[in-house]
Amino acid sequence: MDVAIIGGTGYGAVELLRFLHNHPHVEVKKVISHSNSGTDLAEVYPHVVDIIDMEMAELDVDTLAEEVELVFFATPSNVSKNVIPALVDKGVRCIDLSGDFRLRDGEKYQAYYGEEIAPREYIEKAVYGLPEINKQAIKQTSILANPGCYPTATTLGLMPAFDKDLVDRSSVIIDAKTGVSGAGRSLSLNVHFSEMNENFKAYNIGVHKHIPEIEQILTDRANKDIQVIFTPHIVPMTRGIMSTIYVDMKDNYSTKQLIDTYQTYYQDHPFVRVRKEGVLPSTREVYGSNYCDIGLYADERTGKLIIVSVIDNLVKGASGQAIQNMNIMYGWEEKTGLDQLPIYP
Ligand SMILES: NC(=O)C1=CN([C@@H]2O[C@H](COP(=O)(O)OP(=O)(O)OC[C@H]3O[C@@H](n4cnc5c(N)ncnc54)[C@H](OP(=O)(O)O)[C@@H]3O)[C@@H](O)[C@H]2O)C=CC1
Ligand SMILES: CC(=O)N[C@@H](CCC(=O)OP(=O)(O)O)C(=O)O
Repeated sequence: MDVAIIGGTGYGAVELLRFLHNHPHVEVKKVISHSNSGTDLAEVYPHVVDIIDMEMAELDVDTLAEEVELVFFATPSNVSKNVIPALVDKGVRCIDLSGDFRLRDGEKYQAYYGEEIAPREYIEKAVYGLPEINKQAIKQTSILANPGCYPTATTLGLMPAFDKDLVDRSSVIIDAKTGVSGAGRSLSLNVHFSEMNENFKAYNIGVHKHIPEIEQILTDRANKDIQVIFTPHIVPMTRGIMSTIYVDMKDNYSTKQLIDTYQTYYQDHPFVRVRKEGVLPSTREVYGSNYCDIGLYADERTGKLIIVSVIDNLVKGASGQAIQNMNIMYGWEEKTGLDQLPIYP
């Protein structure tokens, strides 16, 4: 199947290329770049030289619709909402790594993304692509809203406890940390080496755009309005997210009981690994892979469940999950092209 990637010089795009290179059913026919059309991909990314020989192109919706069946958007927010409707009308399926089609509430989109939401009929067509909870709907969709990185790590960590009614759903506190590649490739003072090296900072408390996304997923699952406290931090590493979640348990469960429940819940989901008692995951253990690893500790003293959930932000948090979703959309085995060990050390 022929596919295209838009946002060619960004990290999401180049990570898509890395995985799609080994995908048996897909050929990347076109890479679109608004800043570098006409430039060879290998000039921007020398690590692909003599492997991917491709000149990046300008976006032309009509040509694209004739050339490919599926388009990945690895663009900043407020870009895909202006292009996806035209592609979908021409019969092209789209997977959007940005947040444009994730929220259903137009007011919240305006508040957190600073612009009007995509047209309602396209928002209604879109499916939120977290395969571990939404596989059936993903199969059919023409607009796949790939989840944000923090919402992926966080909701996978919380879902079994929520669905099995083991916790007080109004008591969720999320303390999350990300590596700097989460901010993308464009330059900013915030992620400048000397600002970030040997530093660790909290940011966007109360205003991060993943707050409404996490709350939307949890509200859907709980069938009642859920609010969370979410504090993101940036740490001096390239890849990785760790979401540490604190929530009140409804009863005095043991760590072992909770681990058993989580392992059963995720037994048919190849990319979620629940650790055994006493073993907590680290970001290095999922580096470069599509795994989400979860560790649990039931603090019987305070009645809190502490969940540690890690992913690679560029893989399960973005491009890997996008390919997992594509595999489901086309009826291919979920792990196709993604079945590799994390890079260690
Ligand atoms: N990095 C991460 O860990 C994650 C990223 N995401 C989301 O995925 C998307 C891509 O992220 P990422 O690759 O990291 O970001 P980058 O900033 O690295 O890349 C985005 C690319 O989009 C293109 N672009 C920039 N501005 C515009 C514009 N106005 N119109 C069209 N294209 C534009 C540029 O490529 P070019 O000039 O070549 O077109 C740019 O390199 C974002 O929405 C991001 O929030 C989601 C989860 C995790
Ligand atoms: C370090 C850093 O800035 N990380 C980004 C990661 C979020 C991201 O990529 O968000 P979307 O997938 O929702 O677009 C942030 O906190 O905004």
